[in-house]
Amino acid sequence: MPLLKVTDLHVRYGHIQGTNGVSFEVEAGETMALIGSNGAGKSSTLKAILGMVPIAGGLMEWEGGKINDVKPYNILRLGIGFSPEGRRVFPGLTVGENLKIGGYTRSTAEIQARMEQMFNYFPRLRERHKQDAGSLSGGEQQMLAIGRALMSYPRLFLLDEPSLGLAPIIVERIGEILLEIQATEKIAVILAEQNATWALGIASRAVILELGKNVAEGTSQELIQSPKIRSAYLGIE
Ligand SMILES: Nc1ncnc2c1ncn2[C@@H]1O[C@H](COP(=O)(O)OP(=O)(O)OP(=O)(O)O)[C@@H](O)[C@H]1O
Repeated sequence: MPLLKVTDLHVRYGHIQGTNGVSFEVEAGETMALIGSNGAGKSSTLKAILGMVPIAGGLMEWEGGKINDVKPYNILRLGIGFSPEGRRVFPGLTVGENLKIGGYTRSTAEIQARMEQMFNYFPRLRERHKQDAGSLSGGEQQMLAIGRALMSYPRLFLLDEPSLGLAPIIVERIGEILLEIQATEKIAVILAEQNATWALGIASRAVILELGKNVAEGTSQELIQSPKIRSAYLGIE
């Protein structure tokens, strides 16, 4: 049984369609990329899973049980963590305080242990743990947003557009850290990204969305080798 199964998901904002039939499954421990350009429906899909937008149709299942109507705070308790597009760290709080907030469902000892793990993944955050999050660079804020989401020990991590607006060298570094996290922890990840080349280098499988629905899916290897995908998404002829 997959950890998460999404079937024919429809999200509507009044007359505007956020998604128009998205379907996929995520197995425990696997990283899946959700690839699409601006407005393809990536964020709407993640927000629907999190219970942050009402859904107009479709089915979402967590370990076989329907979660369509589960509220966001209970989604977190199921073991789903989220790092939103645009990072959204708490700018007036320190790095350490931001991380602590991410672990609020956990005991003090668990928070301490997890923070130490986050500092091992992100040594820059250790150096800056007393610094206001608002004074961090964009890349450091992205690292903090990832660390904050992982503080709750999620089994599934939803990561929305981590590469957005960051210099290529920082994006590369974040990719290395994601691969390290993947190798260390048994955590499933949905990586929503416009940067298809980068996302396919991290995820083992991907679903490509256009106008709110699936247009292609496969292993990253298959997608990288497909001439259609190469010219449309990877800019390779
Ligand atoms: N709160 C909202 N109110 C109205 N329309 C919305 C809202 N949020 C998203 N939309 C619309 O839903 C569609 C899908 O948007 P969504 O943000 O899910 O796409 P995306 O793939 O995440 O794109 P991006 O990378 O630009 O965030 C778009 O047409 C968008 O304008």
